[in-house]
Amino acid sequence: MRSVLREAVPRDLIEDGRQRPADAHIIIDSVSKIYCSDRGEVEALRDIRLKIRPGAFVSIVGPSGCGKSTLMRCIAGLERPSTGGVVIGGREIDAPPQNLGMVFQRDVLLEWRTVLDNVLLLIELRRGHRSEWVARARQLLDVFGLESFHDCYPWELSGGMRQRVSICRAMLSDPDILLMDEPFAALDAFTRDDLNLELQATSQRTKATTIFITHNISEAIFLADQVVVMDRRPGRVALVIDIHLPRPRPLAVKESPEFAEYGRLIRKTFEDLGILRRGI
Ligand SMILES: Nc1ncnc2c1ncn2[C@@H]1O[C@H](COP(=O)(O)OP(=O)(O)OP(=O)(O)O)[C@@H](O)[C@H]1O
Repeated sequence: MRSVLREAVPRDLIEDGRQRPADAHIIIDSVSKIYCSDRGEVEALRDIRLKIRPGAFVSIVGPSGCGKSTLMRCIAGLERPSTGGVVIGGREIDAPPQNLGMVFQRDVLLEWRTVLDNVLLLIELRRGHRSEWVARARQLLDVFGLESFHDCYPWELSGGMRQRVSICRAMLSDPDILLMDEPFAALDAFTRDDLNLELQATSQRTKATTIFITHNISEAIFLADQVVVMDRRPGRVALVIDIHLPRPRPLAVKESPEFAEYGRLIRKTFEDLGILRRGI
């Protein structure tokens, strides 16, 4: 297995000089998770070890039920590992850290609040001063193409627009760490491509350390500095692969031989694990 720390600093960090603080450095230290329920024990994760450097964009791909969301919840401090631990910025996580934003597969917007008020929700929950955040919230919505929708309600938006609002909400306080659990799974291919481009651009600007879960191998490669391939339950890391495609990446990069080679390697790993059927 190759280390996710192999490259010292990604290219784009060098170029514009901005770097996330060591607070965004994530160590997943031998994390295992066993759920106990009335129906018995479920071993969801076994001995996961990963080191994710500040500013990295890491995609996690794996079959349904291999523990991706469980791992995400452990990193977010929403779930305690059965053994091992998650260390962020040198501190073991036992509750959600302040400097973290999350985006889920379902957008969890509040239907009775406007788009702008949804983006400002967490600031209000943290008893921050709303007025200090309104300008930034509006600016973020504009960046994500929602300039005409600040005062609309979620039910007036398409699925892609709703997910853009969720991303703006997670990014409002400029988190050091962004966790995204299959955020685009429910979207059509065109909207997904659009959001992949927007996410790439934003992530290059903010340099948040990002962990992105997806079932989609092509999306995983397109977005990531590293792709983590997981084996089925109990979830284990089967492969970590560094993606050396230059940024910014246009959608056409998916047609390049290098991109195809990364795809082949990941698919072969899944075939060797018996998760994907071998092509004929
Ligand atoms: N709270 C829970 N109690 C008991 N078992 C659970 C709980 N949460 C998850 N599991 C089990 O742990 C395993 C991993 O679930 P998890 O949701 O983390 O997988 P996943 O890879 O995210 O799946 P998917 O891709 O389908 O969303 C599954 O077998 C699931 O049934």
